[in-house]
Amino acid sequence: MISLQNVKKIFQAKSGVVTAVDDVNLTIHKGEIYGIIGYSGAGKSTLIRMLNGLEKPSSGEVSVAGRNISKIKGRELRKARQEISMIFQHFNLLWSRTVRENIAFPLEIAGVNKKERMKRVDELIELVGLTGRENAYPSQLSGGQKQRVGIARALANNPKVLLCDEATSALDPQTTDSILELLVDINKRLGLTIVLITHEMHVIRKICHRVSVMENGSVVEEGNVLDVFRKPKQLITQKFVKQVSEPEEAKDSIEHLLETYESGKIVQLTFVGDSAEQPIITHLIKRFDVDVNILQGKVSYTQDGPYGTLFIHVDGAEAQIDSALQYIREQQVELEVMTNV
Ligand SMILES: Nc1ncnc2c1ncn2[C@@H]1O[C@H](COP(=O)(O)OP(=O)(O)OP(=O)(O)O)[C@@H](O)[C@H]1O
Repeated sequence: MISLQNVKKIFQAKSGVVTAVDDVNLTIHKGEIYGIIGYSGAGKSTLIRMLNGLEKPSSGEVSVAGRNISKIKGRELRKARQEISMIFQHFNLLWSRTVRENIAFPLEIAGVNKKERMKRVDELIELVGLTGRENAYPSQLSGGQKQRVGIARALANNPKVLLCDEATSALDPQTTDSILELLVDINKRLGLTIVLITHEMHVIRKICHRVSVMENGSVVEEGNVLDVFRKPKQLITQKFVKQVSEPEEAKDSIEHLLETYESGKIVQLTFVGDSAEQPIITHLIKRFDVDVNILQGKVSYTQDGPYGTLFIHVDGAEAQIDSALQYIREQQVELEVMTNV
């Protein structure tokens, strides 16, 4: 559905030449929710803007839904943009128009007649859960409702691709989750391909099938979300994964626990997919002569299954502890011994 080949974007800034996107190669499949994560300045916005022709690559090719976006112009580009719509962090709504009028706007531009327009707007209002708010103005809506209008407007002309530019960054965590759920729902119902950029791993974890990590204009890591969570290779990816996998207070309390326990071992277990749902701790206690103390844990859910970390303290005779840890490793659970105490 989307392919980027050797895509580079160079800006001539006052301070000199900036390579915002540096030789990026990507393939995004039809019906996929694809995430691009990176810190501010990594090149995400520039990359996503090249997907709908708002920026032209300095070199390389961008192809979306069978069209070479980097080459087309004028009417052809405008037509392509109807198939590649976008939602934004600050919603970009028309403040003097009601919900209904905002959603109708792209249909007016596309020349859809009034009767069909009204019918389509009604469908969209229902799809995004705004029934009852049709005649409100954006200033009368909550952040989440404003983004729902943004989504309805973006879907008006039945696009093939929806681009999301930090679409939940201005929302509180609960509203973020409800918008992410709406995006998953739309992806499933309409088979829409969704590409999103974000600096929050929570967003990737919650809805994406695959992810690219960007740093200094380059894609430094790519893969299925669950695989990236299981074995993040780059330091930057490890930092992003920690945002969602480790309990926030983990570091402090592990230091405290290391002082508390005078024997045994503290280990961090990382469960991915099916292994997150097995009663490994129960098996451990039954099979080995060890005491197991659960210290902290957190399970998160991705589109491809659960992912979790658990800190435990295992105590007993050394040989028993070693056998128990060996058993855990054999269950396809990643294991890291925090220290020997
Ligand atoms: N029009 C422009 N002219 C000059 N430099 C630019 C332009 N647009 C982006 N850049 C530079 O390109 C680099 C990548 O910017 P970009 O906005 O794509 O990153 P980002 O990952 O989206 O970060 P943010 O989330 O802060 O927007 C930055 O160094 C930025 O200053």
